[in-house]
Amino acid sequence: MAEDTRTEIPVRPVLLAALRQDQKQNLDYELEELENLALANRLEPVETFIQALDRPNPATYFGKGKVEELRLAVQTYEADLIVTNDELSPSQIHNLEEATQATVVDRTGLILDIFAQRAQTKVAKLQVQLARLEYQLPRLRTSMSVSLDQQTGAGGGGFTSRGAGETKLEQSRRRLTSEMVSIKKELEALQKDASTQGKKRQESAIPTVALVGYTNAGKSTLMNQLLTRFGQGAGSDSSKQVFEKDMLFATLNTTIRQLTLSDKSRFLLSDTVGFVSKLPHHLVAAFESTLQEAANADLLLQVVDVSDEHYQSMMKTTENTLARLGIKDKAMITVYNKADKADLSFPLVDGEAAITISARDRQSQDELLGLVKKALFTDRKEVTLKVPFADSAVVAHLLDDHELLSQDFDETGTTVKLALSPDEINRYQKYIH
Ligand SMILES: Nc1nc2c(ncn2[C@@H]2O[C@H](COP(=O)(O)OP(=O)(O)OP(=O)(O)O)[C@@H](O)[C@H]2O)c(=O)[nH]1
Ligand SMILES: [Mg+2]
Repeated sequence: MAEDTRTEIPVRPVLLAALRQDQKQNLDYELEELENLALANRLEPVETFIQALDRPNPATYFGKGKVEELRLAVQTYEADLIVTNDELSPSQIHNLEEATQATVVDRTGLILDIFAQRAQTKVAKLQVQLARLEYQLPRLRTSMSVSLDQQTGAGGGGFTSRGAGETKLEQSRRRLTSEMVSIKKELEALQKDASTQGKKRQESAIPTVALVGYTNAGKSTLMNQLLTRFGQGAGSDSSKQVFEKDMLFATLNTTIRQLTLSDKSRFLLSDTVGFVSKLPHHLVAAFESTLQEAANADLLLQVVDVSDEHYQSMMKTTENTLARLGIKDKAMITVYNKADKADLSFPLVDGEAAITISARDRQSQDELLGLVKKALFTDRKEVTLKVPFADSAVVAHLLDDHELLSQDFDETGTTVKLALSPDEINRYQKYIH
């Protein structure tokens, strides 16, 4: 398989090609996304070809006329790469490559390449490699079939070590499969540690909030802003910040941090990989454990870049991706971000589950946190507890993460007013007045 040679070349002209199969399809959005994916791979789209066809041509995906146009454009632009909007079958890729004399890559291939470049942590690297191998496995035929035909034509290669009837293709398949098995093992071992941490967190009963949404929406920016103000060692330690940048898939690994608000209420906030439409299913599968943070969260914050004209399609993409991950019926606040860029007024709260903000605006952050608190701690009730001095440790413990609403003493003990959850009310029943 060709390694990442493509990514080392700074800018390379490419042709984009798409089929319009359905009038309802938002092809504009899909093509803008494809263009961004290409740019993120340092490819420069020079022309886009669209063909309206009810169903793809079984042999070459595009119809004859469009294939000819592509062939000519390959020569005109001296482009040797065609990026297709959808996944083609291995034989379609092969035939189209033959007809146009260019390499054909699809959207999935682009996404996998970007992920491969961005992966930093060991887990992310292994996850991406696994997804790439799974993607390559059924496509081996494309590059192998040529040499395979030549081989049989020449009466076989003559490798005596080769098993009876085992072709080069089968050997490659076997190599990929065994590599996949060993990556899976390594990942399982690494993730065992992570899941014990997850369990610990669940036991600690601190509610969790997960940032989700389309790539580049501003999830990491929001996380950093909140960390600076409410993270552990807030304002001092910039090394705890997560990576934010104006590019696709800046974040691949999941980061979880605890926030402690001024009223002492606490929750864990997680930032994770962003979504894109048609996120390759291999990638979703490979990142499933990373994305579990969202599945386990008590509350989702869907961050939306409201300054992008396609923001509604992006929201749909996020919803579809969550559904694919089996995440549904979860409490969610929609955070329309980048209002400054969109020239909308902010902060603007719309009910209990929607807010328009600008991530770096303090007032926006406060309003958003107000909604988060309402969603997380809505079932808390104000109660008065009378705790004898002998049990004063209980009060100290409660004051760790509860705001003291009022306090009084007499000769028998302390009387405190706090807002407690139904669970806590149960637990501390004997002190409740
Ligand atoms: N104008 C403006 N830009 C913002 C705002 N929030 C984030 N950005 C910018 O948007 C870009 C992407 O921000 P990130 O926080 O990295 O986005 P993300 O959602 O974490 O992206 P992925 O990790 O790729 O999923 C950065 O250049 C940010 O500076 C905002 O409220 N207003
Ligand atoms: Mg990010």
